[in-house]
Amino acid sequence: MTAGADELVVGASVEVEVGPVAHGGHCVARHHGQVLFVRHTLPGERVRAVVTEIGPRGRFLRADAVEVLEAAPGRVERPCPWSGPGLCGGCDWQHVDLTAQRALKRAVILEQFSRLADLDLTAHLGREVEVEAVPGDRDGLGWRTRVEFAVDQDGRPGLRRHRSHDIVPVDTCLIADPRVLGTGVLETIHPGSTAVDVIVPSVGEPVVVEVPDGPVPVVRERVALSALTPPVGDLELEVSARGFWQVHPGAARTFVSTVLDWLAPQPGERALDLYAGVGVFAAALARRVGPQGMVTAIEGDRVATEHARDNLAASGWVEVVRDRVDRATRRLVRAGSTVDLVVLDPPRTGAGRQVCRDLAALRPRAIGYVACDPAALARDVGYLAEQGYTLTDLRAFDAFPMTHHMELVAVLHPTP
Ligand SMILES: C[S@@+](CC[C@H](N)C(=O)[O-])C[C@H]1O[C@@H](n2cnc3c(N)ncnc32)[C@H](O)[C@@H]1O
Repeated sequence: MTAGADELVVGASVEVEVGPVAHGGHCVARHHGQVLFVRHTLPGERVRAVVTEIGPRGRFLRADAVEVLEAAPGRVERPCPWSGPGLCGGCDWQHVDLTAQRALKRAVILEQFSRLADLDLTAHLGREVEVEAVPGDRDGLGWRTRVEFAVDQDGRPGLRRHRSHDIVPVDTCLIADPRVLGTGVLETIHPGSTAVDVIVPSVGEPVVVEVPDGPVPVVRERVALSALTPPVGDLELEVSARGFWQVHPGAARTFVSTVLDWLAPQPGERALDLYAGVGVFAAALARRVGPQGMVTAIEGDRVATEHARDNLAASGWVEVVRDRVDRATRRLVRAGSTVDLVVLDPPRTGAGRQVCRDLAALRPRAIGYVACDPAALARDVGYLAEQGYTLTDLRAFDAFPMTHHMELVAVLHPTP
């Protein structure tokens, strides 16, 4: 179907010049005043795009580039046969070389900070922000230590189409750690399973969990910090096989060591670890502040809290609180508490205005913020700026190569 000049409908095909990258794994194009978010393309390309979805109130359209008329530098052959228009939705940038992928992520970060924190990040930090490879990453493939395969009605394992519940049966996943496929998960699915999770922990053997009925074991993860931060040493933590853990094998130690470097916790200090999961930041902070200090880890999930309690049991100066962060921080402020340091690692939605206000009221000398969404981080940096805290450093990591996702670590200090 070829579209008329004005009304584009789902299935319409148009030729467009592709503009800048936008947050979410697509680029912006315009057609007779309408905004299209086009996947599978690059800024500067000319493509034929097919409309896949009309956004709310028709304010924008989503589209897939199905034919490249003029390619931009950085375009490569997709290494994965399951990636592309209408196929697996797991990766956004398989058609882009790694250096160009990181440049796209950098552009997204700069744009989000400009829009949501009113901050020219380059001018503010006095340097360019680069999106760094996570140490140990080789070619952006084979890094994913946790994969959830869906199972279709015929019992075939696969991955979801973009923005869809449809399942694309696959025979490989190139971003998965090769040990994921080594479990034989794509060949043997038990009848009745709706999904199957494969977890490759850093300690012990890979684990396969059939959803909904398979047992969910506990796995162990080692965070090798000794070479990076000698006073901390390696951490080893238990985590439910389906619980939260950073999926790139180099990620946890990179983020923990970055936070420790910036916060420089001192013996005797009091620290908060918010959205603590199974307590990886709390464990590192506990070793630095020592028994004269105090660490409070706050986590909402029951299972994660139980694991955090086990992981931190040997450090009597750590308290693990199961609660929502907004409620727990409100309580601390009402009690007139103060702390020396805060680490927060919220989910994609970020911390929000009230939590940021309460963090500032606790008067920490530094805040370490670990974020998986540059938009939420930028917004919260804006809220913290209103409360007298300034962004003093930021690093961005390509913890999810081939996808549009990334991880950022930021540090804020009281505004002088
Ligand atoms: C991105 S994970 C970080 C976990 C941990 N810091 C780590 O690095 O392994 C976010 C955690 O926040 C928890 N969480 C989400 N919303 C929460 C809330 N409102 N209050 C408390 N915990 C929350 C989730 O259960 C999850 O464990």
